Amino acid sequence: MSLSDTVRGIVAVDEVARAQAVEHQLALAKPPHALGRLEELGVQLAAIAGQCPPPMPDPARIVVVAGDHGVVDQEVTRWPPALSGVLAGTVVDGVAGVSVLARSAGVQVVALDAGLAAPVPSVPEAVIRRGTADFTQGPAMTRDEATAAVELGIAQAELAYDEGVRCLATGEVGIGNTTTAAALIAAFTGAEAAAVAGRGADSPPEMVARKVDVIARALALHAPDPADPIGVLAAVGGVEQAVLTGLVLGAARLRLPVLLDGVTGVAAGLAAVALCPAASGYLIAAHAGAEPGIGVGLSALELTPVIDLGLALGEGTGAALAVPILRASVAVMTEMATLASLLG
Ligand SMILES: Cc1cc2ncn([C@H]3O[C@H](COP(=O)(O)O)[C@@H](O)[C@H]3O)c2cc1C
Ligand SMILES: O=C(O)c1cccnc1
Repeated sequence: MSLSDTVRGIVAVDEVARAQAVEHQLALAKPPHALGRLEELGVQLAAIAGQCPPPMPDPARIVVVAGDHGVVDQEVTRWPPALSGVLAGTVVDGVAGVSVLARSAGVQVVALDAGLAAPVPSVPEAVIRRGTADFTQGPAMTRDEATAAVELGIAQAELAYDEGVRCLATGEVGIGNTTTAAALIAAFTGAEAAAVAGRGADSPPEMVARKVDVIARALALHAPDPADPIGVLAAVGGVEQAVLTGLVLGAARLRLPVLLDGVTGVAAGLAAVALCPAASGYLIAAHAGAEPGIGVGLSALELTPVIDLGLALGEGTGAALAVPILRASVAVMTEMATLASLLG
C-alpha cells in the first residue's frame, strides 16, 4: 500500500477497549495499580487491538534493516563502514546479539539490506540506494528515495501481518547510524545537537564532540522542516530510519503494536508520528538505553520505556527483551482471578 493510503488507513487506538481494560485491571485480585507499568501495557495493548483482554502479541518479529551512511566521511564512528554488511550477515546467521536475545525470547528476526554500500550474498535485499550521501555536503537521499524507503517498510509490515505476525519491532545495523538517528531526533524535536549526540558504538569524547558539530552543521545547512517529514528523512536521515518509519506506519494501519528499539527506532517513531499523529497510540518504547537521543525522542513522543538495562547495542536487542514483558501483561489480563470471584 502507498504511503498516502497507509496514512489515510490509520485509525486512532480504541478508547472504548482502553476504558474496559482500565476497569478490568481494577477488578483483578490485587490492590489497584499494584502491577504498575504491566497494567498500563496491558491497557495499551487492549486499546491497540480494540479488544479486552487483548490477544497475545505473538508471533512477534524484529525487522533488522541494514544501511550505510555517507556521513561516516566526517569521522563520526570508530568502526569501518564495511562492518555494516558483516553485521547484517551475522543477523542472518543467527549469531548477532539480537539473534541470541530474540531466540531466548521466542521472537522472530528478519534482516533486510535496504541500503548497504555493497551487497552481502546471504542478506535478502530490497535496495533503495547503496549508501546515503554525506549530509554535511547535501541531502542524504532524494525525496523519492525517502518515500520509496518508507513504502518498503510498509510492505514489510504487510508481509509480516500476512505471515501471521501480531507484534512488530524495529531493528537496524549500519555503521554511523547513531549520527543520522540523532540528527533526525534533533530535527523532529527541535533539540540541540549537543542534547542528542551520544557515544554510539563506543565513540571517544572527541568523536562525540565531532558528532555534535556534524549534526549542528547539517541542521544549519538543510533547515529541515518537521512539518515535512519526508523532507527531513531525505535531508538528514538514513535508509534504515526511513524504512522503519514505514514499518511503524504499516503496523499502525494493521492495528499491531510496534516496539521502537534504540535511537534509530525512536527516530523512526518520531517520523511516523509526524506523518500521521494517529499512529502514536500503537508505539511502545522498548528500552531506555544509553544514547541521549532516546530520552529526548521518547519525551517528545510521551512514551515510557518498558525496560532500562543500559543497553547500547541497537540491532533490536531491547525489543527482543521487552516482548516477554508484553506477553506477561496480557497473561495477567487473561488469566488472573477477579476480586469479586474471590470474595463471592
Ligand atoms: C561489533 C558491533 C556490533 C554492532 N551491532 C550493532 N551495532 C550498532 O552500532 C552501529 C552504530 O554505531 P555508530 O554510529 O557509533 O557507528 C550500528 O551498526 C548499530 O547497529 C554494532 C556496532 C559494532 C561495532
Ligand atoms: O541505542 C542504540 O540504538 C545504539 C547504541 C549504540 C550503537 N547503536 C545503536
